[in-house]
Amino acid sequence: MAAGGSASRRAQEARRQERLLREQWQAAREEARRWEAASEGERRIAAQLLVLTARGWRLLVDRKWPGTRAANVDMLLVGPGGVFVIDVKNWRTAPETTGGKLRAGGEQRDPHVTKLLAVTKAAEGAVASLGMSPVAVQPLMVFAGHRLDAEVGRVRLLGEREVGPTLLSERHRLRAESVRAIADHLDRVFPEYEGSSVNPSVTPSGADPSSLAEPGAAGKAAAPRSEQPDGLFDLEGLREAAVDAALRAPIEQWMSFLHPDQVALVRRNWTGPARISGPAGTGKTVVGLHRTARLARHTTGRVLYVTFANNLPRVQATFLRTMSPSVADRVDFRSLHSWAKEFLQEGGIPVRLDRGKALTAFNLAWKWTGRESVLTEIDPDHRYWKEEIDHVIKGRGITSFEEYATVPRRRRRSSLRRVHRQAVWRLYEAYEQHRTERGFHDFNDVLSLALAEARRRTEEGQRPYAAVVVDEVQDLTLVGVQLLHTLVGDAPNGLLLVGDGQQAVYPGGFRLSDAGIDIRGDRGQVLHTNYRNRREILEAALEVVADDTFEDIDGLRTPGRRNVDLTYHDGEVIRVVEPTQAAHDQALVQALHALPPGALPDTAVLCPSIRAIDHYHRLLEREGIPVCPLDRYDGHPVDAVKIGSYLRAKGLEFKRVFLPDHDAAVPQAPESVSLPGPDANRRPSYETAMERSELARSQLFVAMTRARDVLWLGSVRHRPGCAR
Ligand SMILES: Nc1ncnc2c1ncn2[C@@H]1O[C@H](COP(=O)(O)OP(=O)(O)OP(=O)(O)O)[C@@H](O)[C@H]1O
Repeated sequence: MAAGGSASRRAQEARRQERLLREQWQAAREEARRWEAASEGERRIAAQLLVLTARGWRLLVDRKWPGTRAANVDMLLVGPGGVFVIDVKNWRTAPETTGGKLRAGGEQRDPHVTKLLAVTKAAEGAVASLGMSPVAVQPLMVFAGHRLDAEVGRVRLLGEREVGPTLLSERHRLRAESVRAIADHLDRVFPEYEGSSVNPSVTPSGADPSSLAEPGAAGKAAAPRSEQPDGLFDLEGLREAAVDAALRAPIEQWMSFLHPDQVALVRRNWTGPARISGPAGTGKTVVGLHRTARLARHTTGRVLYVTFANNLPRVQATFLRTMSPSVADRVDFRSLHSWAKEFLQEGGIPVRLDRGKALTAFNLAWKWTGRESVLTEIDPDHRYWKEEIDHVIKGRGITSFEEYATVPRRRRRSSLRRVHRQAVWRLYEAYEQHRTERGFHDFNDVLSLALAEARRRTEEGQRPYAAVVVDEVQDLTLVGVQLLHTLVGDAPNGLLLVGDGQQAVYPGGFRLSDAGIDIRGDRGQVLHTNYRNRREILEAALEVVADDTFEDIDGLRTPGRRNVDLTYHDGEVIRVVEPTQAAHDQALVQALHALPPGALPDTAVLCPSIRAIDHYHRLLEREGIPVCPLDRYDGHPVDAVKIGSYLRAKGLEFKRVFLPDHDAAVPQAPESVSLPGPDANRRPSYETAMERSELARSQLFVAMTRARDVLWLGSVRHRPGCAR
């Protein structure tokens, strides 16, 4: 979130920070003066890092590099901004970076980079063995006596003036407990360097036996090349960074700790397409994001991170930027359709996407060929048949009746005889005729066009991405998955599919084998430990889908009540049943008003329909409760209750979730399914009614499992049907 606050608050904070910094800086300079072996430039660097230690950072100095006989690590710095492996350089000549290489005085200095990367790898290993994601570890080279801010590969190069302000303004990734745990662990893994002649707790490396230091600088006695007046050296830069950090609203905390099994998945080399599945809250997305960061860091190409929903990529992009800012610009976070549209436009292929016209075309086709057809025996609701066209016919890229006549209609419960399929086909043809006459596209057309274009470009040898990560893959259509697969083919570490069939919230489906994707051996991984939901909340959610066996994209059927290992207990499920809508809404408002201060950013009100969202949005605004629609949420904290649909909440999580009137959209028995408008007196078949209520239960399950600590379930008693 952007720094905010009034000008006077800013000025006041600036003055406070300045006072504090003066004191911290004086103390740090005193301490750094005692580092006799260091040059003046190195002392100034040390003083800046010591200022950081007064602000929650831990500095480990002159450490032994484990696994080597005598090599050392200059500094390890652990703080809210992450873990930094620091190599301090005291070079006479200014460092330069050209063509991704480090040079100084006309000479190649790449061995220094290689050494720092190697020691960083050791630090990553140590951090990973603790169960934390290695992406939080960053190599940093700091140059005494020089000004600079550059990068060579993943190594950041900073001058002595730049290091303090840069680290101080790093976004916060680690909580205080994490900083402590990591620093303690690194302290053990990288023991004090015995050969050091200096006080290892405060002194930068003065004697590096495996030194790659510039000849002539080894004695550390070189005169400082940029004499600075003692005292308030670069206090200005530090002050600005400190003020900004103090005013910045707390960012959404993102998980840096991973279980060692998850770390293994982040780092694993897969020889072809891979898949990570597992029940809700088991860390699939976290692993997917950490792996994305790692892939971006270790490949030269771009990485595409795709989901079906529009808002999720925005949120995930923010998380990745927080977690691993240096690679963020190498990853494209996109919803599948917006990416496909851009991809076509880049290739000069015109796209005339028009949702409104598509709806009109379908309604006309239904009027001409559907409404009086045999289809109404199965389901009189035209939406069921629109889904059939969208998810089964066009979603699978079917273009001939022969193909449709025999295709397995995955996750559709109604069994269609040939005569029904013929009727569906007539409906499809009428729709397509109208669409092509009017010259517009629907969402499925965009994906089919993009698939054809991707195949064409692949044949020409064009590969725009080194890797593609797909989150919530169960929501995609077959054509969507084929498109993403085409982009990277079966390349090693190319395609990663992340998802959970139990959370499928759209009709229809596909199997990986239909898409020609072969996931074998260790390339199919299942996570089992839920790290999000408190036990009581997960129990309540599983109760809703307990009887709904589901088929995942690998074709396996799984019972609704799955075995999940739980990490948290003591959650709260609050059930509120009121006799009238007004009393129910009043109870919701009271509960929201009763939240403790600061609770709004972690609270969501989720609804099954647009109409319900509008209703509760207005209600909350009337009651003076700040509201942020999920459509606009981008992963930065906002001091408002989030509001949105069950579908928009996919992949997200909140400490408290309120589901007003939660059972109204979930008919208990198929007989109680009622259709809207003129079809109100006509009943769908048992199978399609079952399918509908199953889908509604899946959606409710997704909404319930967004809650970490508190789940509020509101009901109005007079309504027909209720959730389990
Ligand atoms: N090893 C871990 N230790 C502690 N918390 C973890 C761990 N792994 C994941 N988490 C946390 O668990 C929560 C759920 O993770 P995530 O959103 O990645 O799960 P998911 O499987 O993608 O969920 P869903 O399918 O329901 O969207 C997040 O808050 C995440 O930070």
